[in-house]
Parts: sequence; structure tokens; C-alpha cells
Amino acid sequence: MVQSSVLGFPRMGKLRDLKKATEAYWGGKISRDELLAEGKRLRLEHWKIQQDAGVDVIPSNDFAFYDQVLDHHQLFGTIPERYSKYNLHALDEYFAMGRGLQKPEEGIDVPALEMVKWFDSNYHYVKPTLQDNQQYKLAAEPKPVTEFLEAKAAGIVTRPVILGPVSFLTLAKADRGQSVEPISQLDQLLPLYVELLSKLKAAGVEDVQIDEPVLVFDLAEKNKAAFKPAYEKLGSLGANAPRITLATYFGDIVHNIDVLANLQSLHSIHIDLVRNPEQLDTVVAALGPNQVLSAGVVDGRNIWKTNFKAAIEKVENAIQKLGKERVIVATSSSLLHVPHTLASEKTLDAEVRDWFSFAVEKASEVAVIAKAVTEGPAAVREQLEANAKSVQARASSARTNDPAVKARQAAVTADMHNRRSEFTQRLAEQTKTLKLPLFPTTTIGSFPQTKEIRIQRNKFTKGEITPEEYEKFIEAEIREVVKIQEELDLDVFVHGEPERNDMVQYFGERLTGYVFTTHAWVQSYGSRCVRPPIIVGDVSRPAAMTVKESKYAASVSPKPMKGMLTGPITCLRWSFPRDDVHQSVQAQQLALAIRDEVVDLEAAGIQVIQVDEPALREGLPLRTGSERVAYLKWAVDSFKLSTAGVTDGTQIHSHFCYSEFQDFFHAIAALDADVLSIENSKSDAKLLRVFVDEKYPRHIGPGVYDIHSPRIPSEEEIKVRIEEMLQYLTPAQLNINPDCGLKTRGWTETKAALTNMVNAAKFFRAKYAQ
Ligand SMILES: CN1c2c(nc(N)[nH]c2=O)NC[C@@H]1CNc1ccc(C(=O)N[C@@H](CCC(=O)N[C@@H](CCC(=O)N[C@@H](CCC(=O)O)C(=O)O)C(=O)O)C(=O)O)cc1
Ligand SMILES: N[C@@H](CCS)C(=O)O
Ligand SMILES: [Zn+2]
Repeated sequence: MVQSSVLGFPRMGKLRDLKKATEAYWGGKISRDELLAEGKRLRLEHWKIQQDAGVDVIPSNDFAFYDQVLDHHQLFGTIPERYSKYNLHALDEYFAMGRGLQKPEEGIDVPALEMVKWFDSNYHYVKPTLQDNQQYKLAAEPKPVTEFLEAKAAGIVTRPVILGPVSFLTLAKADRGQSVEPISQLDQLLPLYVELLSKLKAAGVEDVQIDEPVLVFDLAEKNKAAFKPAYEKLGSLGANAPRITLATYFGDIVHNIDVLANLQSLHSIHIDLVRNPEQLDTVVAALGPNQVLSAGVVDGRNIWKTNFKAAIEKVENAIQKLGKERVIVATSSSLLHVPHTLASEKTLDAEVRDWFSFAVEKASEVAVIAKAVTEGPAAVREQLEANAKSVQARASSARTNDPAVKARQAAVTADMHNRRSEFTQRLAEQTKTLKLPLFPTTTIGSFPQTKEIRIQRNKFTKGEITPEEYEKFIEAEIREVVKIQEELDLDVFVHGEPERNDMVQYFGERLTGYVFTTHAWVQSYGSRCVRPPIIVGDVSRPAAMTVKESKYAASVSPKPMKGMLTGPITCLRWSFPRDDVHQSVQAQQLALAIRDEVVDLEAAGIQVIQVDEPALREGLPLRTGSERVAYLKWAVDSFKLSTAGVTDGTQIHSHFCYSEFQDFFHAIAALDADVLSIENSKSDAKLLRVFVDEKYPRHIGPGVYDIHSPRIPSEEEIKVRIEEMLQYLTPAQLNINPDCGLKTRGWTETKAALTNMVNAAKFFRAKYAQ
């Protein structure tokens, strides 16, 4: 019999129940026990959903209150002393690592650990952070064991998921000021895995899923060489350990296949056959005589209904080589990256709704495919027929195709990608008009999205207030944000983005070719979720999207007002993209729509325009080589196409909330943005060295404080950060801003943090004026 399996399930719940409970706990509105109980309720609900869908192998320990990678810090007892010294309850210590903690009355003030992108997804994990002389100790009650027993008590046998030792260490870093090389810690860490496997087995676990997604990277030699000894050691318990499924996803593992050959400790290997179907033959050939292939044929990263015929062909292909007992039908990755259920979508157009499948539906899909290949197509004839009909309907639908968009794309010329003059000439123009001081201060765009803003928007969406009332409300918000920026004495103002639910969803809702949902939330980090709009057809801009608000803000502001747009690559990557046309085509359509908006903003008198591209790096193919080169070409071209329609005097900003530019610096430089704002506050200022080494000529604002945490940075620490930056950037080049937008923050902390930031900038302005 061919089994079905899910690699991980979204944990927020049908109505973002986990987000609501977690935030209520942080706000002191519910107790710790109530939060723990809500977590337990959700876990059980999600196991039952999968059981009812007919999934054979159901994951456990895929649940996390903040982040599944952060869970491992507690599992291995690697909590940095700056958190453990406060002797907090384990749950509070965990949240302190995730989001920082500041309780002056109790003498507690600790920033969060660094958070970065999970591979090429829009999910963020907390980076494991190790010390020199790091000690390791397995938790007395390991979470994977506890959650397995919890499911077992409910009559559900699960397969616990843990992050593998090589991935944990490869994704880890040395703490600030420390020099430990994480992979050198393998020998100290492995005994904890062995102990954990032994405890899992004692608890009754038959199968464990160990995720080693770093196998899709081009690994450093040392990290690659770590696999064999690691998995030989994990095999040392023989029958006293659960069977191991080693899971990889988001790429192919062909280039690393040698490290998995002859690893007796592995019962099965999971591969992503949605992304890289061509790896099947190589991986099958490398399997030992009894090893099993877990075939990831249901997409864990996108919302399109699985094409059953194509998926069954892939699985049959594997079965032909291995036999039915040695193949499992699985999701390509965890379903963490897709929304909970399509059943909640009551307002979606029926035609397109039929094309989609979310987590609950995908759980059913793996079960149907497994049944089809086990018992033959007749056993699921109805489902196969309905599926073929949906697939056919989408392929032939008129709404995916817009000849006017195609004609416009055909008319794009090389010239349209370039600004009229070089930077020096543009700078001269911009200096004349903008008259900015040295170390100009600005923010990244959004100001706090207060409860009141969300309530008014909700009322407007439901028709409970008129468009005019909503517009008046937004104008009042803009006036307030302008007034606060005046009080703070910032230099380049923003309108605060109060009218936007999200920087991508907002644009998706205004562009043709998109559809959007009402409940399709996906976790982005911690308790924060996004509702990615869905690109179903050719994209175009029927009308201006942001001009009204920017123009209004400029009319009530004495300072330069920065227009604020989301770039084509970020619009593409933070949406659910089409899978029937190449992403470069979708990006170019978005670029043309944004180009029109940039030109309209300029015509409306906006002299500074920021086009955010935080997803540019996340889209970088995970392996180096030709695929990366090709991606960077079309990604950079899309940005340039979207911004190059303006005159020299208009200052183009772009923003990226990450600091790792080293491996694609030339692409960032090629964007030719006049000012770049980047995240930097939690990474080493040394990362800025690349700007010096490459003689980067334009202006840069490396973030001077972390906006993911409610913690208020002191003026002094911001000055230290700026001083560090000045080791790499010239005073004329350096702009002062936070790491990213302030929408998730409260007003009190925002004002306090920006006051400190502006004061720090003024200090350096005075110093360098002498
Ligand atoms: C900058 N980042 C972004 C990423 N991806 C995006 N798509 N957008 C981003 O901004 N990736 C990287 C980073 C970090 N990520 C995030 C992600 C999410 C948030 C965030 O604040 N999310 C909000 C939800 C935002 C939203 O769409 N809100 C809507 C709906 C609000 C709502 O919940 N309404 C209630 C009713 C109103 C009420 O009573 O409150 C409801 O529907 O029940 C809106 O504002 O209209 C979140 O809260 O998770 C930040 C950074
Ligand atoms: N302009 C956006 C960028 C976030 S990446 C904001 O400020 O929220
Ligand atoms: Zn950002």
C-alpha cells in the first residue's frame, strides 16, 4: 500500500486563533495556561483534520508558539545567558528570544535574536545563535516527545518533525562578539539527537521526520562532510530508534546525493518533486535496496489545485522503479506556507475558486493520490474526473489572457530600463530641489497600524461606513502622521500608509489579473500573518493606486513627501503567483503597472519615490549558477523598468529588509536607486564593507534599530551603530532610518525610538558640520 503524508500543517488555525491568543497573552489579557490550552486545542484540531482527510502519516512537533526553529534553542538548552539570567518561565524566555523583552520596572531589557527568511519563502525563522564554549543539554521534557504523546492520547499516531543537526548548525551563527564556527559543534550536538531519538522510541514513536533542507544549497565542504558521520551516529541506536525519514524541500539534492548514499540509518528520503521533478531518477538510483522514497507531489508553497493526472504519473514512475511498498505520496514541503482552508472563502468567484486548494484540501489531495496508485484510478474515479475538469477549465479560461497586456510587453524597449542621466547628475538636481541636511532622517513608510485604523477599514470593507467617511478618516490619519513627523523633526516625510492593509495585498486589490481572499492567512513571523493575493491572469493597472493619498500628504506637509510603492518582484513573490507562465513575464507585467504609478506620482508633484523590493533576495535561486544569473537579470530589469520613467530631479529610493548582499551585490548596485535603505541593526556593520570594496557611489540608509521588537533603542546605542557604519560609509552617503516600516509597532514606542534616532542623527550632523 502506498501511504500518504503531510510534512507539516499551518498552525494559526482557521481564524488565526493562535495569533489572537498569543497577542492576547502578550497584552496580559489571557493567562499562560489559557494560551497553552489554546495551543493544545489547535494541535488536536489539526491532527484530526488530517486524520479525517485520510492522511496516513501525520506530523507532530510542527506546531510552535513563535517559530519551529526557535523551539530547538530550548530543546538543546542553547539559550544565550542574556535571556536565561532572568529566570523567566520557559514560555516567556522563549518569547523574549523571539521578540525581545523590555520591563524596566523589573530591570529586564533584552533585544530579540536575529530573524531571517526561511529559504526562499516569506516565512521568517529565528536564527540559532551559538556561543564560544557552548554547552548543550536536552530539555527534560523534549517537546517532540510531549506532542507525540499528546496526539497518541487522542488516538492519533504521528510522525514527529525535528530540524536535522546539519541544517540546525548550517543555519546557525555565532553570537555577536563570538567566533564559534557552528558546524564545528556537530560532535557536541549529536549526542542530544541520539538521546532524543531514544526517548522518542521509548514513547512509542515508530517514525520520525528529520528535516535537512540545507541539502538543496551548495554547501561548504565542511557542512557537506558533516552528513555522513552525523547520520551514521544517529543510526547507532539501531532498532532502539524510530525509523528516520530525511526530508528535503524547496530544491533538488542531486548535487549532494553522494552524502546520502549507503546511509543505512535512513529509512526514507523525501524530495520536492513539484520544484524539481527531474531529480527523481537520480535520487531513486541512490536509494539503498530497502529505502523508501517520499515523493513530494502536492505543492506546499502555492495554492493551485494539484493536477492529479500529472502527480499520479510522477508517483507511478517511482513505483515502477521501487514498488508500491517503497513509495510514499507527500506534500512537497510543510503546508505552513499555504492558508488553512478554502472552505472559509465565501466571496471568491466560483470560476477561480475551483482552481485552488489550501492546506485542508491539500491534505485530502495526498490521500486521494495515494489511493489512486494503491487501488487503481477506479477507486477515486469521481475525484479524478472532477480534478481533470478543473484543470481543463483553468487552462482554457479567458480570464488568464489579456491581449492588451501582451501587446504592451512586446513594445518594451531596452531604453525604458535606464534613467536619463548618471547618478552624479541626478544628485545635483535632487540636491537643488530637496535641500536635505547631512545624515537625512526618514522612515521606511508605514507608521503604526492601530486597532482604530483596522476597525475603520473593516467597517469600510463591510459597507458600514461610506467611501467618503473612510477617506476623511484616512486623511485625518495622514495629517496626524505628518504632525508627528514635524514634531520629531524628521527630514523626508512619509504619509504613513494608513490606507493599506498590507504592502502587497493593497496593490493586488487594485490590479487587474489578481483575486484576493477574505481568510487565507499565512504566517509570516511570530504572530504576524499575511494574506497574499493571487495572480490568476495577465496583470495591468486600471487606475492610479496611491496618488490620492500621497498628494494629500504632500499638500499638508512642509517637507519632501516620499511616495511609497511596492516593487514588481515583491508584488510577485508575496502573492501566490501563476504557475502557468514564467515568473519573469508576471514580473514585467507588474513592472509596467508600477511604472505608470511612479510617473503619475511624479506628475502629482512627488519628488521622492520609494519602490520597496524586500523580496528581491528571497527570490534568488537557492543554488549559485546559471539559474541565479537568469533570475537577477529579469528581476533587476523589472525594478529598473518600474522606476526609470522619471526625470533626474526625482529621487528614487528602494528598501530591502535584509542585510545579506554579499553574494549578489552587483545586482543591488545595478538597480541604480538613488537611495537604498537596508536592514542592518541586528547584523554586523562589517556587512557594509561590500559597499566600500565595490566603491558603491550612491546613498545608503542601513537600519539603525530593529522594528520587529517593541523594545525602545536608546540614543546612545543608535549613536554606536552610526559610528560603526561610518567606518564603512562616508557621511555624505549615510542616511538615517529604522530597519523597516513601523506598522507593527505602537505609537508610544515609535515616538520614543524615533526621537532617539533623530537626536543621534543630529549629534553626527553637528559633529561633521565642524
Ligand atoms: C514587511 N514584511 C511583509 C512581508 N510580507 C508581506 N506581505 N507584507 C509585509 O509587510 N514579509 C516580510 C515582512 C515582515 N512581515 C510582516 C507580515 C505581516 C505583518 C502584519 O502586521 N500583519 C498583520 C495583518 C495585516 C493585514 O492585512 N491586516 C488587515 C486585516 C486586519 C484584521 O485582522 N482585521 C480584523 C478585523 C479588524 C480588527 O478588529 O482588528 C479581522 O479581519 O478579523 C487590515 O489591516 O485591514 C497581522 O496582524 O498579522 C507585518 C509584517
Ligand atoms: N513601505 C513598507 C516597507 C516594508 S518592507 C513599510 O514601511 O511597511
Ligand atoms: Zn522592510
